[in-house]
Amino acid sequence: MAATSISNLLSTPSLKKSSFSSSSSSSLSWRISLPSAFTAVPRNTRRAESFVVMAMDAKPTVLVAEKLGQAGLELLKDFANVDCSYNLSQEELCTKISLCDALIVRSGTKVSREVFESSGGRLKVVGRAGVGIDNVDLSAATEHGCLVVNAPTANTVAAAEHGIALLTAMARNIAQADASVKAGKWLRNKYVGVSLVGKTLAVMGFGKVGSEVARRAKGLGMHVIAHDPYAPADRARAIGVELVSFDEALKTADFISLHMPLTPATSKVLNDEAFAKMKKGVRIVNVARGGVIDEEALVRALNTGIVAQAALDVFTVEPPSQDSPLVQHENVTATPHLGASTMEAQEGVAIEIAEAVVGALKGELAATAVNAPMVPAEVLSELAPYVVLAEKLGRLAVQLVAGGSGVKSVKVTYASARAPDDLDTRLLRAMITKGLIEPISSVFVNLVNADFTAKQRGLRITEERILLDGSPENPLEFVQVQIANVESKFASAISESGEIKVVGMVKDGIPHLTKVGSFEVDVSMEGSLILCRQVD
Ligand SMILES: NC(=O)C1=CN([C@@H]2O[C@H](COP(=O)(O)OP(=O)(O)OC[C@H]3O[C@@H](n4cnc5c(N)ncnc54)[C@H](O)[C@@H]3O)[C@@H](O)[C@H]2O)C=CC1
Ligand SMILES: O=C(O)C(=O)COP(=O)(O)O
Repeated sequence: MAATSISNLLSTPSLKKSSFSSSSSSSLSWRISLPSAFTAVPRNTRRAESFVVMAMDAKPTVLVAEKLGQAGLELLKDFANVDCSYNLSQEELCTKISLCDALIVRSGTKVSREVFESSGGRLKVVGRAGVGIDNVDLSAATEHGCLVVNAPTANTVAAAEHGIALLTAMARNIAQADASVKAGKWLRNKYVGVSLVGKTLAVMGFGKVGSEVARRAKGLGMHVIAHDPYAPADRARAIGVELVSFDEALKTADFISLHMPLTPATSKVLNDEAFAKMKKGVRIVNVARGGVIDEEALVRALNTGIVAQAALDVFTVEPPSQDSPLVQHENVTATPHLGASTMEAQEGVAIEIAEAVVGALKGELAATAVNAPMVPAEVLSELAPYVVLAEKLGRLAVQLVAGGSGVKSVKVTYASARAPDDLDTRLLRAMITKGLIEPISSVFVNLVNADFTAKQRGLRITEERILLDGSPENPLEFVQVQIANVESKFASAISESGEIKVVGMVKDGIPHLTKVGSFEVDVSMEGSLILCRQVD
């Protein structure tokens, strides 16, 4: 798991210690608070309460809301208080969540906006012990600065194997024949199946699961095509799979296997219009999400024989109602969302998610973050001192602002000898945003919600690069933060072009302030700082 510890990137209010302070100002001197990377004030009662909870009990609390493998639970218990409470109603979840720093779920728990709102800012991370994150309200998570991580790899093979199991079982009527034998019947003519060899399988969604299904289906002698607008052609070529358009896939397939995520774009992609384009007698497997199929349209297509059979592991509403015409259809084979349910996959998923959640609670950036930029560990560690500098420059700049015109437009300039695509500035921008917003508002800002919060406050942050000559040994030479159209409490901070301007650089791993307005300075940005103008 690639993760590096730069704790303030993901800090949320309940882990913060108090340190921000403002003091009276004059036009000549102004005391600036430059908190360390870990500090800021709990600013409202709710946050103050959660701060107290953390202070009394340093161990974070993780709520595990669905069954998780033992190895994952052990990992969590080494670091946190673990509350395993299954089958909670939404109301119970909302009540419990205000006492939890992390929540771990599978596909059976809806992590709605209400859950984030009920957490009172304490919830720092939601871990999805699996792939699909359609049961988590990602916008709400982001707005609340709550990191969402998933476990994207450990159940790939299990899901692919279940897809193949459904494909073969469907083609040979295994489930129906088994039920009839158990009912005392011996219907050898009724359950004549169809062969797979030489048939065309269309894999819809050629990601991790889709490509493993394709690989296995080729081993069964099938001709495999795939539709995925975002899949790299060389990956398909390497497996011997042809990438085709959506319509082409529908038109030519004898079997269709669904492996795309449920998103607004994939919701009900198999609808009446799509079924009308399919070969009569097509067979469909779905181990992705029920919502990618219009289930009423599928029943119609089964009744008219366009679709000969369907094998479904997932449903729009889970569990589906007992009298669902889809589940009860004689040509449908159904399993209760078992794609990821092998001993091996569940153990792997539990470890993968426990590591990601513990890492996030320690302030690390997990490689499996779903709603925050994923930055490689080596880049993170190289940028670490610049991340601290960025936040401090933002804090300094905004504390110099006076007057009623507000902070609306901020320009950040990065001077570097690195090629533009060799310097990831997302972390720096997020930390400058944190520095700019936290001292003047009651919201907390972290890497997850920085862009959202800036946008919501109407703060426009533009970035500019100055490409320097010379050896690109350090990622950055200097960073400049410029606030436009404002007056300053410290008149000397206004540059010749009329903006508040502060510049900083990293020297021997320590952030330094090197320019205020048009004045060159060289001050280590540690502890408190008093700016005063002096006639020498
Ligand atoms: N039944 C079960 O227990 C399990 C179900 N799943 C489901 O399977 C899905 C796929 O899982 P992975 O392969 O691990 O994810 P993945 O992210 O590796 O692959 C998804 C693929 O779908 C493609 N895609 C996105 N929009 C598409 C569209 N409109 N048309 C065609 N392709 C599109 C993406 O480009 C990507 O290549 C998950 O999102 C999850 O919902 C995954 C594991 C277990
Ligand atoms: O990983 C996924 O997307 C799955 O659908 C598996 O769901 P589950 O964790 O078994 O509820």
